[in-house]
Amino acid sequence: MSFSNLLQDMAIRERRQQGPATSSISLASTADDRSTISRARSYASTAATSVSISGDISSQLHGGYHHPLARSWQAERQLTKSMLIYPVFISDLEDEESLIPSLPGQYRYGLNKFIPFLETLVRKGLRSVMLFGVPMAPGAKDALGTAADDPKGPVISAIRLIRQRFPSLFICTDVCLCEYTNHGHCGILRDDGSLNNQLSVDRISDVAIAYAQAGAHCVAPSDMNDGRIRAIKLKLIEEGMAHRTVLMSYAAKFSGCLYGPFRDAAGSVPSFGDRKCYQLPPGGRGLARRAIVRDIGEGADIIMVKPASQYLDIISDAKELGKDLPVAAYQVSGEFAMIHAGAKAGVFDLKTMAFESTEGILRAGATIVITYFAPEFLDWLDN
Ligand SMILES: NCC(=O)CCC(=O)O
Ligand SMILES: [Zn+2]
Ligand SMILES: [Zn+2]
Repeated sequence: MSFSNLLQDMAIRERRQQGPATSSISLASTADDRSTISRARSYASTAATSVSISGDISSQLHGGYHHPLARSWQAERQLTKSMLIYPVFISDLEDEESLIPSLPGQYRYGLNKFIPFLETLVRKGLRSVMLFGVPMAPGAKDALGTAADDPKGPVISAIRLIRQRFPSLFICTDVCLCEYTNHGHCGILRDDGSLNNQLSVDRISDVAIAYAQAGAHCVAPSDMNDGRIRAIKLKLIEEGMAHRTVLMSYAAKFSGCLYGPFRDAAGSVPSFGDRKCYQLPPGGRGLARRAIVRDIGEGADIIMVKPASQYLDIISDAKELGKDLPVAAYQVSGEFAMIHAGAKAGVFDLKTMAFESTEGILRAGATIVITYFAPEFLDWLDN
């Protein structure tokens, strides 16, 4: 019997108040054993006491988080301004400034209005935006989503202007066709209304290249067509832009009812059917894991999970599967609207809930948060 086993054994007996562990002595046959036992016996009363104290020691947790600073130390990671990406809606009408009713406090901006708005945020420490183009001019949409990479269209014009005016701002571009197609789906359709994957991937990778060429730092395809990450990566390499362009994959984008306000904002409600055959089914954890592994293999630089709070297990899966990649989480329009609605109904305080939801997202494994709360967080993080 080893010294530590013996000690443990004796301590247990002592605690049971069965007196000294005499029976162990009978196990000792050599002189060595006997000396071990005598050392053990003299230590036994101390050991027994320390076992009973250690029960009390481990029950004391409050001391570790009594002070606000000590509380902050309990988090593996804390929200900082550089983790935030702010999604913004850019209209093709230059002077547009219209409140999006279902997305509290968010506007569709034409470039003339957007730049002054952005200036305030950059001054407060905003580091990154995600651009969504909103073609509002009549006749702007067609079956191929031609407006998506129109050199005079909202996204490409915004990229050029932002690069000029705010050179330190990191520009992400959502790459999809749904805002630009007259049918509102995320690609090019076959006659039967299903997505033609190959044509869609060709078209979407062209759009990504056009955004990167205009100066976007990051292209983020959200269309969910199979093989688009590989196609975009190959074209970026071919065009000599792979070394300076982050490829962020909406790897695990789930279909569901949380995108409603976004579709109001971007005018991208499908004119028929839904997106259930290309976005992931909400229960499909295994499918999400396969999509994450696939997109890492196809050359994604960042994995995104979307929506965020309803899919924390997927964020944690993404962190596990893509140990060496940053994980981004998109707190989508429906999550944002829900938090606002809850606060308005007096269920909770808006700021407290905004932080709590974000803390959950970070705890699950994300280090990048795409959120409509970004402007508020810039203020809140200063206080
Ligand atoms: N590609 C972006 C979306 O599909 C929706 C995001 C949102 O609901 O905020
Ligand atoms: Zn889309
Ligand atoms: Zn989308």
